[in-house]
Amino acid sequence: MKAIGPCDLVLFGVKGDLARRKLLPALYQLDKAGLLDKDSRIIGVARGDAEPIEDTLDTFLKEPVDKAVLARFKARLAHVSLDFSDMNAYAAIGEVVNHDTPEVYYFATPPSLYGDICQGLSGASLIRDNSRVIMEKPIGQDLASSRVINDKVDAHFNERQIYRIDHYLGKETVQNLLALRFANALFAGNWDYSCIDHVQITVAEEVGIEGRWSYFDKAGQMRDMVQNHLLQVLTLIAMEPPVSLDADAIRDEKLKVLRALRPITSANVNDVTVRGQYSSGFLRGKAVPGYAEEEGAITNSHTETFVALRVDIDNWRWSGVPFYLRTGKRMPAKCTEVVVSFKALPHNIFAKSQKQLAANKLIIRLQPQEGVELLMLNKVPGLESNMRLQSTKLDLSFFETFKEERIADAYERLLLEAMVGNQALFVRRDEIEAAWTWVDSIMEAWDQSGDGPKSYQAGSWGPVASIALITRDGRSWEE
Ligand SMILES: NC(=O)C1=CN([C@@H]2O[C@H](COP(=O)(O)OP(=O)(O)OC[C@H]3O[C@@H](n4cnc5c(N)ncnc54)[C@H](OP(=O)(O)O)[C@@H]3O)[C@@H](O)[C@H]2O)C=CC1
Ligand SMILES: O=C1O[C@H](COP(=O)(O)O)[C@@H](O)[C@H](O)[C@H]1O
Repeated sequence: MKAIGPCDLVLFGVKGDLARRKLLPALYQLDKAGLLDKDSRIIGVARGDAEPIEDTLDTFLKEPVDKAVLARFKARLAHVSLDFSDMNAYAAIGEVVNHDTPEVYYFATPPSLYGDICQGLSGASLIRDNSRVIMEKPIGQDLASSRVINDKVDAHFNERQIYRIDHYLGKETVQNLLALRFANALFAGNWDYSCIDHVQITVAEEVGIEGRWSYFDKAGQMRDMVQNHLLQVLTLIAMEPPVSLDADAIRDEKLKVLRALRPITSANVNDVTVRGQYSSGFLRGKAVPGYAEEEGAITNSHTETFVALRVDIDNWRWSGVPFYLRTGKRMPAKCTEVVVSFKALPHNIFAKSQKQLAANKLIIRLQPQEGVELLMLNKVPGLESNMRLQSTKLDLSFFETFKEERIADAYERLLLEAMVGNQALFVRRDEIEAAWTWVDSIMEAWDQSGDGPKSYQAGSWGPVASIALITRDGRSWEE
């Protein structure tokens, strides 16, 4: 990683869940790695006084705090107490920032406040040509509301200054999808309808909604996970080779995939989508409540906590190759993976001993136990005249292979890239809008169908209907 020049990172919502759990620990790690300039500062903005950084790091850092790093880190911190809706109060930020260095504003707040914050900053003359803004997802509830929020931000910052976060793009293994596809000749010629039967993308979470009912019940798993993280992973798997690693070269190709997604409407929604909501159950032997019994819950919520989809991409490369997506909360295990299943060979010369040849599969484990596996058939050693074949695994564990390297958290990478000024790992406005256009159509079809989500027990792999969704096509989910 390259070092960066000095900047002021102004963190709106510094006392919130995301800032405490992810952003402050990530900034500490960047400082520890010597990647923050000695003059860079971190200015937290929130209502009321600052919280002691020691408490936050003790709670959320996944390793003991290093005293020397902590002392250096603390010296960078400043706090401004401010209500974001008070337009006259923003001058207080101007008194703290260093006017000789660029500012990176991080909006770790509900998106409904982004417009106010921009207006406040602008009113206090705190937006300059070299200022940048990082915005959290999900931006809006649908295409129309995302446009309203983006317009408000665009009124003060141009697209080159805007960094829309999708933290999946900062994960090492998600970035590795580019390396896997575009640095290895092995896959370059095989990556299309002629060799691939189908692709599965699973993002299973063990957690429930973690006290975030008021946010989650308005969002649901479709807006919280599919509209952003799953579609971003899908674009990286499906896109054409970009001409370079430049931000727009990559984003142009991702956009083409989003625009080629076959619309899901009332006509096909029941065939290609399943939504579910968890009821009480057991996870790792412990009883857990259902969605309707979570803290802050209202009864009769129709919000989905599970989604399974069959997605078709209407372009040359992926003609006839379905992508099966599923994501849910309170699944039996945390597991994010992509499975690429290759087609059967045209003729089986081993038919005497092996009626059917198991498909080759490329399994890309995004988290946890990050790595890549290739399932292929090999001969079982032995003197029998009929060869026995067995599906065997080439298993590359990142942990084992890159023992010396620490796997950085996604937010470390993304904060660094925003400070450096590289937008490649951030989402452009047209991508967000293409994703919303596709998702809106599904949500509308769900609303029109009058059905609610199907129930599934916490600790299971989702409603039975999600199994039917894929078995109808003669395939099954990877477990
Ligand atoms: N938490 C997570 O895991 C993830 C969050 N995100 C996104 O990150 C953003 C922040 O989420 P999260 O941290 O969970 O939310 P929180 O509600 O925990 O934090 C938001 C912070 O904003 C502050 N705030 C709200 N209104 C005002 C105001 N008028 N003036 C001053 N401060 C205000 C709140 O302060 P107060 O307590 O005083 O109200 C709170 O500290 C959201 O956009 C979310 O979608 C994205 C991915 C994951
Ligand atoms: O953005 C979000 O992501 C998390 C899952 O992230 P991961 O890095 O742990 O896979 C999800 O739990 C949360 O609801 C959502 O807002």
